[in-house]
Amino acid sequence: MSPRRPFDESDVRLRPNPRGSRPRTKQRPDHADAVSALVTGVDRGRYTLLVDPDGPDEHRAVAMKARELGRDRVVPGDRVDVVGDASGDPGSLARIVRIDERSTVLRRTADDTDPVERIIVANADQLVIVTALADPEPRTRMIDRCVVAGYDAGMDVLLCLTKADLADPAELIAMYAPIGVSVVVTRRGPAGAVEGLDDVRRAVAGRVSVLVGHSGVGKSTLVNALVPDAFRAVGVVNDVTGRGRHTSSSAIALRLPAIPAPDRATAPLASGWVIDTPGVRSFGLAHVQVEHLLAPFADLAAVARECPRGCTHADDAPDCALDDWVSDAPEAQTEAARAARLESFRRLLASRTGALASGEGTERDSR
Ligand SMILES: Nc1nc2c(ncn2[C@@H]2O[C@H](COP(=O)(O)OP(=O)(O)OP(=O)(O)O)[C@@H](O)[C@H]2O)c(=O)[nH]1
Ligand SMILES: [Zn+2]
Repeated sequence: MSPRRPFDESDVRLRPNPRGSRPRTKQRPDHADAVSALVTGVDRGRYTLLVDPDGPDEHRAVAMKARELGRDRVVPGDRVDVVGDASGDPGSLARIVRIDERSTVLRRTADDTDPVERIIVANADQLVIVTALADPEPRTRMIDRCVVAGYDAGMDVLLCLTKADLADPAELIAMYAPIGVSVVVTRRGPAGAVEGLDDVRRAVAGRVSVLVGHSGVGKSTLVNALVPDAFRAVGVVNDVTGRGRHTSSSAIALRLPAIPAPDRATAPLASGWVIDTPGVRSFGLAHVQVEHLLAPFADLAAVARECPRGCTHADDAPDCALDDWVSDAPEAQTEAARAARLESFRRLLASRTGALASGEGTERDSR
């Protein structure tokens, strides 16, 4: 039932675009001398790149967008082709001439200042929703909306519950585990260190994970623990505190350290990436298609094939086959389980609507 599957090297690049449209690679002048790179950050029209990622010539460089890309956005996680001076030497500036086709895109919500749902991260395969169990209180409506955004984008969803030293995670685990969301829990231990990190490390190993979470939930604490020295490595350190923290409001991709193989004799396991999204608190759901939401619920998706054409599968949908599936259950116990499952799905379905009225749809985004 869970959309999770094992990761392999080709996964991120070769997975078909779940949105089934918008191939991003357009016919462009042939740049035979182009090199490939991964976009790790964007700041005021300057793109930080990892050229030849995982290859023999891997190094950092800075680039601008070539004029020929026009208004196409380039975002962290994008695989791009660059020409010009991609040496990364001080003062060098390469040019991004092509954006590879994206396996997934995550969009932030539209808001009053910008009515467009802009892409903020590309090619991530897992959305990590960081939520504190207390201080601040968890908001399940917000979590639901993030789950919807992740599923719609074709990503697996991991819920990371922090501050379990302050409140019991049982209720939230019970709420999200049945809808295919993996859950990990962290807490502050008696000595002050964060506990539970090994579970988080395993859950993000070898994958490209986008981290989202409201201010104060402990996301920075988590990122700093997962990627020691991450912010120093990308050159963003708070001058005053010296702590790793970046103030830019756009997303930034950080490479995870490789984790040793369980037997410690073979090569370390694939490291993976986490993409932090400071200031992004809500996602554009206006474009979400019901089929994308239904897909992670394989049992429901099979039943829904019997629905009338154009069925919304919502509470008030006439003749929705999902309602029959519940009432036709052979036993009371099965009926209760099916009802709970349908209710979870409909809860997600409903969370798409009323987004802007809820007041949750504000966040900042730098171009
Ligand atoms: N009790 C408890 N406190 C924690 C835990 N994790 C983080 N904190 C504290 O929660 C506060 C917020 O943590 P941050 O990591 O700064 O949170 P953030 O989500 O990055 O929020 P911003 O820094 O505002 O973006 C800090 O005071 C942390 O020390 C935890 O597991 N338990
Ligand atoms: Zn239906």
